Amino acid sequence: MRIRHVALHTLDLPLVAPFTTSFSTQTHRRVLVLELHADVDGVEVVGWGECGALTEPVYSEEYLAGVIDVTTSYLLPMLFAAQERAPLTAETVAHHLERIVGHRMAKAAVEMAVLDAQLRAARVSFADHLGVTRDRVPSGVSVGIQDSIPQLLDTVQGYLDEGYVRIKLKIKPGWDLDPVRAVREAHPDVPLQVDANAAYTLVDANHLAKLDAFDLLLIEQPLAEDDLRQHAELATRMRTPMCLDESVVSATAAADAIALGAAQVINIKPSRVGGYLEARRIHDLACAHGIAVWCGGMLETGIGRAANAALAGLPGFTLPGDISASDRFYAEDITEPFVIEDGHIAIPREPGLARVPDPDRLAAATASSFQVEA
Ligand SMILES: CSCC[C@@H](NC(=O)CCC(=O)O)C(=O)O
Ligand SMILES: [Mg+2]
Repeated sequence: MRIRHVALHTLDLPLVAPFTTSFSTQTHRRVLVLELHADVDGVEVVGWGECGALTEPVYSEEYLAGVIDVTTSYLLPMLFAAQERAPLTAETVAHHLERIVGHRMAKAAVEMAVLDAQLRAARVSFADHLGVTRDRVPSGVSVGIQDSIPQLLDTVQGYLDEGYVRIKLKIKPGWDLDPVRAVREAHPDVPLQVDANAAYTLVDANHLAKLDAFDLLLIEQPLAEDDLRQHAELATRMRTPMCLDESVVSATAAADAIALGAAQVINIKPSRVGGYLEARRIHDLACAHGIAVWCGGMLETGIGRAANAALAGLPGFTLPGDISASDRFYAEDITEPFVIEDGHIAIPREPGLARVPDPDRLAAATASSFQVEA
């Protein structure tokens, strides 16, 4: 493949409702979308990538403006130079970029666009490329912190009415035992889990252990991203399986977490780990250790949602992921929307791994856009 040019579109998408976690309340999603124009064996093809980084560095250390800068200042120039030496493939992108430390979400978006272009040119779907045989995946939903427990119960009921098969509740100190108890009492049999986004410390261990009373599937990232040993200690203090999100930034980090007993379950987010190829490696590693994985979300548009649905079709993804319908967050997706049907999301089988954005919807959602020439 030879990249010709790459357009960087910053989209500003209003959320259908505020989304509150332990670290922020979002009413909009500003998201970077890459539109990569390449020549693959004489065929002009466009690949799409989406970056999971938030506007502010509050989920992880990456943030939108930083991603744009590192992508235009380093990542793309490095790939343009690499393709002068040998044809570029998705499988070599990480190697070409490894001199740049970190910046995994930025790297993931670039690799995603290259992989999408490569698969489109080969007329292969990402699901077929992965060897996924399932045609749909179960759809879980992430429920933000609400203003009151009655409002939480109404919100949860609404999602259950839409068919979601698993409920994930955001928690934080002061909003944990009571809301979880209320949802469990209202829905004794619903698959239920919580996500703290690193809001607690080991001092809270005895308090968090009270969550064991609610038969949760898992507790996600209760402690800080760097607290692998502390998560292992907390795991000995709770019956609820320990799940990591922010801590698992690579297959190496996943191996350390598993070896330390810090994770009995792993939330795989391709953006967080540097791309879909690394995500596949983490899936394979976890499977080899008997560790369940599920696919997390970063409020993706249909571009990334398509790729996540295909990834979640792999056999080790045995727990419902945060792969909700497009209208969970967006009144109108920039792509053909994903809809929940009988509690599931269909795995796309069109060529490529991204779902192509509608040009008019992309333009309407674009706050700023510029192009980088090879
Ligand atoms: C802005 S919060 C994004 C990170 C969060 N993501 C979700 O809760 C799922 C969001 C989604 O369904 O895309 C997580 O920590 O798992
Ligand atoms: Mg999480």
